[in-house]
Amino acid sequence: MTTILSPDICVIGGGSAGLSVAAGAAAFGVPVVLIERGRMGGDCLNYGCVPSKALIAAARHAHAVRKAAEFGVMAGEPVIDFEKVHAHVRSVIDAIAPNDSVERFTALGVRVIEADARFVDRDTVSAGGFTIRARRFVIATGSSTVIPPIPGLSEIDYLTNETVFDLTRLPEHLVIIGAGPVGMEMAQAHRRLGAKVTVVDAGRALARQDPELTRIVLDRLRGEGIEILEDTRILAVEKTGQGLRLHCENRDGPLTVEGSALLLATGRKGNTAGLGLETANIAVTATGIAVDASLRTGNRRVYAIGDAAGGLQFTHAANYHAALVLREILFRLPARENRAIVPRATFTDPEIASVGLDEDEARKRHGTVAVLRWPYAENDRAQAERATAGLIKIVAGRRGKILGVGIVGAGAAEMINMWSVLIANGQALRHVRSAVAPYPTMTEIGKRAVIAYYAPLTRTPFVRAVIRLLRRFG
Ligand SMILES: Cc1cc2nc3c(=O)[nH]c(=O)nc-3n(C[C@H](O)[C@H](O)[C@H](O)COP(=O)(O)OP(=O)(O)OC[C@H]3O[C@@H](n4cnc5c(N)ncnc54)[C@H](O)[C@@H]3O)c2cc1C
Ligand SMILES: NC(=O)c1ccc[n+]([C@@H]2O[C@H](COP(=O)([O-])OP(=O)(O)OC[C@H]3O[C@@H](n4cnc5c(N)ncnc54)[C@H](O)[C@@H]3O)[C@@H](O)[C@H]2O)c1
Repeated sequence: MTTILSPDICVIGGGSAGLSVAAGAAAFGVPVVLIERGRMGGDCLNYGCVPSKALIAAARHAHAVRKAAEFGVMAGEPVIDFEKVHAHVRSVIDAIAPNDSVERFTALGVRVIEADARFVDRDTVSAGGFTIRARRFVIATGSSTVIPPIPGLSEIDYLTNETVFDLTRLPEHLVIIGAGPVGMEMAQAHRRLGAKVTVVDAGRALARQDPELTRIVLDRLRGEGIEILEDTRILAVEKTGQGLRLHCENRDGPLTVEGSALLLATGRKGNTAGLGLETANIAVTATGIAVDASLRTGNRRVYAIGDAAGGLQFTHAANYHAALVLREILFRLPARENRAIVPRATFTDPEIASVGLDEDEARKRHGTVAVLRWPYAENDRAQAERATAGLIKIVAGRRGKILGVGIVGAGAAEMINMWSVLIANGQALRHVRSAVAPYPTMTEIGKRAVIAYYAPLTRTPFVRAVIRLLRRFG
């Protein structure tokens, strides 16, 4: 016997995207059903942002102990108790989990079904003995690691983001395939906690970010002892007595990489299998569910958001998508995704963060642009903290309109926030010039870069003539 439910909105997936839609709809008193087959909170809480940032925090403490002598504080090599590091990561997840729990969402007024969902026709979803006929459906099923077709891989007990945070013993030598944000964040965290780490990528490391910024991060990572092999093809992988061996080739010829554990950080693909999407007339692309700019699928009743839509794969992008579809569903207001206002951040040390267009994109779209830079080394606070590696790079168009900003350096992900606000509101360099930044903070690098934009004004004959004229009045 199945129970038929007819809510206004049926959300499939209880990760960042789905939970935001459900909580938002419930706040307006709209009947909403949320279906989750695994852990509430999805990847971000259980297998992504939260455990990775908790591990990175532990690693930062280990690094700070090693670096303490530079400040005159003598500590020596830290002793890492990896079981306790693991317990710390778990306890951070446990502290946040109640916010995403079935109990909390039920109390908010959301009907939560803990089951696997699938479409049985264009307008109906079936899950755990329920038949749901909703006015609108929102698919928020997230993404999973792409498993590359490398010969021998199926014989190896490889790790992914779903298993790496379960380790209670530090791998002696962690080999990571994929030098994107996941690979690089995990590489640095494990290295700082005492593992040997080798990263292999078929292309360039951190390829989605401006190379001028990533160079600074890659120099640091290599300086900390991480081996990063770029433009290296992996031909096969085999099991060895101690772990595994990768057979690779690059421009220098064939090479092998040996390690004790293998982590795949090879990119993400939207979770679409088993959802019955063909039945519901919903198309799938190579990266996820096909959507238009308002995040609608080919079936007008159905939206796809967050990682499942295969575009921007960040928790804050998932939350942004949720707000857009709620606007359309609840208020019938048109909503269009604007990727230019969504910041991107990678939490290596130094961090890289950016928003809007990078220099290349800005030149292609706007022709002549101004590019402003200011180094951390010229910032007093960065000097005090001995965090002088990094820079801000601002790209501005006509009348100083801010088109894009990239920051590499300490606190970059926090600092990008201000620029996100400016870009989302179409603001210009003069809005930064007229603001006052507290001293001494690293945020000042932005203001200094902007002042550099106006510096040529001080040398123009007209401005100097005006000053001379005004002088005459006393
Ligand atoms: C290691 C790592 C670190 C990351 N760090 C960051 C970071 O620092 N900052 C950041 O912004 N982003 C980060 N991300 C990305 C971020 O985790 C994702 O963008 C975000 O979790 C996407 O949210 P979502 O709701 O779309 O998907 P998910 O969080 O994956 O949620 C999808 C949910 O749908 C459920 N589901 C799937 N299919 C079905 C079905 N058929 N029926 C019912 N339920 C289903 C799943 O069980 C899952 O709980 C990181 C990712 C990884 C892997
Ligand atoms: N700080 C953050 O906000 C954060 C952190 C982690 C992840 N994320 C999100 O997760 C997404 C996925 O990150 P990711 O690092 O898994 O993916 P990615 O697509 O950014 O990088 C994957 C890398 O793996 C390489 N690769 C793939 N197959 C390979 C093979 N067979 N051999 C060698 N190299 C191979 C690719 O060349 C690429 O450089 C990111 O785009 C980001 O949106 C965000």
